[in-house]
Amino acid sequence: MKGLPQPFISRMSDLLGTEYELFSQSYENPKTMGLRVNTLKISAEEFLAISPFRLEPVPWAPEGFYYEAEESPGKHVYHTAGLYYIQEPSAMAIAPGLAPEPGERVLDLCAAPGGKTTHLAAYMKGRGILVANEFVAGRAKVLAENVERLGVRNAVIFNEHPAKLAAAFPGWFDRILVDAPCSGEGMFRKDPAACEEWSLENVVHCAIRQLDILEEAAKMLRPGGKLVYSTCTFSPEENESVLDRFLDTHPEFRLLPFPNASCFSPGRPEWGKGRPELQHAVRLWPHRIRGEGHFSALLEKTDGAEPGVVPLQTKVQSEAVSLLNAFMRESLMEPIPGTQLLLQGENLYSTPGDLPDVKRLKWVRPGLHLGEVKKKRFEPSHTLAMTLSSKEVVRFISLQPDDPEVARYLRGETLSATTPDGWTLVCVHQFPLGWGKVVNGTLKNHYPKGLRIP
Ligand SMILES: C[S@@+](CC[C@H](N)C(=O)[O-])C[C@H]1O[C@@H](n2cnc3c(N)ncnc32)[C@H](O)[C@@H]1O
Repeated sequence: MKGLPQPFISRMSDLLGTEYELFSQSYENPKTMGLRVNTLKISAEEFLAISPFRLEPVPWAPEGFYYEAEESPGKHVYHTAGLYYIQEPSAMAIAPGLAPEPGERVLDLCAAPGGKTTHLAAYMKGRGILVANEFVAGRAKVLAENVERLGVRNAVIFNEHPAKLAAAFPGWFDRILVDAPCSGEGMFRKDPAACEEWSLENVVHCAIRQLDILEEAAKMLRPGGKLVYSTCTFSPEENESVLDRFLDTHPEFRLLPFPNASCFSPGRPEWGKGRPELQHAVRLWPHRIRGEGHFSALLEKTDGAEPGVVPLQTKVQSEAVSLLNAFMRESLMEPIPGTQLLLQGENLYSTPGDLPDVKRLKWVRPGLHLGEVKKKRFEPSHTLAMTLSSKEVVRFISLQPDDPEVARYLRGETLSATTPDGWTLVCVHQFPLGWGKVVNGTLKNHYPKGLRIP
C-alpha cells in the first residue's frame, strides 16, 4: 500500500523485527469484508439458507462471515430489515470477549456507529439493560439508527462525556466495553483518511484520552464486574502501556485470559513495563488473521463500592397509557413487555425500570421509542416496527425480497392491501421493513421520510 507514514513504518519495523516483512506485505492485500448475522432476528443457519451472498465463516464469531468484494450486502433489503450488520471481521472478536448475559446491566461507553453495541445486544437477547453512549453528537444519531434497524429493544442511548455518565452510574454495571477512540492503525486499508491523519503526536494524544476514558469506566463497574478495553490500533502506547498505567493505580483490577485467545496473538508485556499478565490480552494482526487488526483485553474488578443510585421515577398521563393499550390490543398479538413508560413531549418510551435518574444527562433515546401520542391517537414508531416480526402483529404484508412492491414501499409509495383496516407491518418474509396503515384496501406508507430510497 502506498502512502504509509514513514515514522509508522520505522516504528512497526523496530517492534516486529523479522516479522515486519509479513506485516508490511499485508498492506498489498485488499481489505477484508464481513457481515455479522443479527441473531436478535434470525439464526446464522436460517440466514445461510436464504442468503444470496457467498459467505465464509469468521473463526472467532459463529454469526460472522466474510463476503467477497463484488457483493454489496449493504444494498440488499435484508440489510434494510436488520438481518445483519456490516462489520470488519476483527471487530467481531470484541463482544464475545465481554459476553454479556441476558438480564445484565451493560455499558458500551464509546459506541458509535454501533457494531459492537448491536453485537452485545445479540448476546443479551433483549433482556437486561444496554446503555450505549457516544460522545460525538452526529455519531450518536448514526448509533441510534443502527440500534433501531437491528431491532434492539433494551437499549438506552446517551450522547455524553464519560465523566458525566460516571457520576450518574457509580458501580452500576455488570459489564463495560471501552472500545476507545484511537489512532486507527488497523484502519489504514479500510479507510485511507486514517492513514493520512496518523501522526506520532496523535498516538500520544489518543493514549492520554484512552486512560481518561478507562478511569471513568472503572468507576461505573460493580465489584466482580468485567470490562473489555479494545482499540483498532497497533501502537503499544495505546494498548499495553494504557493498561500498565491503569493497573499501576488500580490494584482492584486484574487481567483475565481473553476468550478465543487461540485464534489470536498474545499481548506484548515487553512493549509495556513487562507485566506478565499482559500476555492475556490479544493482538489481531492483519498478517496473521483474516481481518484488519485490533487489540483487546479483559479485566475484572475484584473490589469496590456497591452502587447507591436513585432510580428514575416517571409519571405518564392515563390518556397516553390508554391510547397505547388500545393500539396494542388492536395491532399486537401480545402487549410489549416493558417496565416503565416515559412521555417526552409527544414521544412515548418504554424505559428499563431500574434505570437511575438520568434526567440531567443528554440522551438520544431513554429506552424503546414506542411511538407518538397525538391528539387522541397513538402512532407507533418505526423503532417499534423494527423490533417486531410478522408473528407478533395482527396485520402484516409479507413480501419476497425481489417483489417490486418492496422497492415501492421503500420509496414511500402507497400499496394496495387485502388486509383489514389498521396498522399493518410491511415485511420481507417475516422480517419488518416498517409500518403502513390500511384504509379500505389502500396501505398508506409510514416508512420514515429520512430513510426512503428515491
Ligand atoms: C473506535 S470508535 C467506536 C466504534 C464502535 N465501538 C463500533 O464498534 O461501532 C470510538 C468512538 O469513541 C468516540 N469518542 C471520541 N472521543 C471520545 C471521548 N472523549 N470519550 C468517549 N468516546 C469518545 C468516537 O466518536 C468514536 O465513535
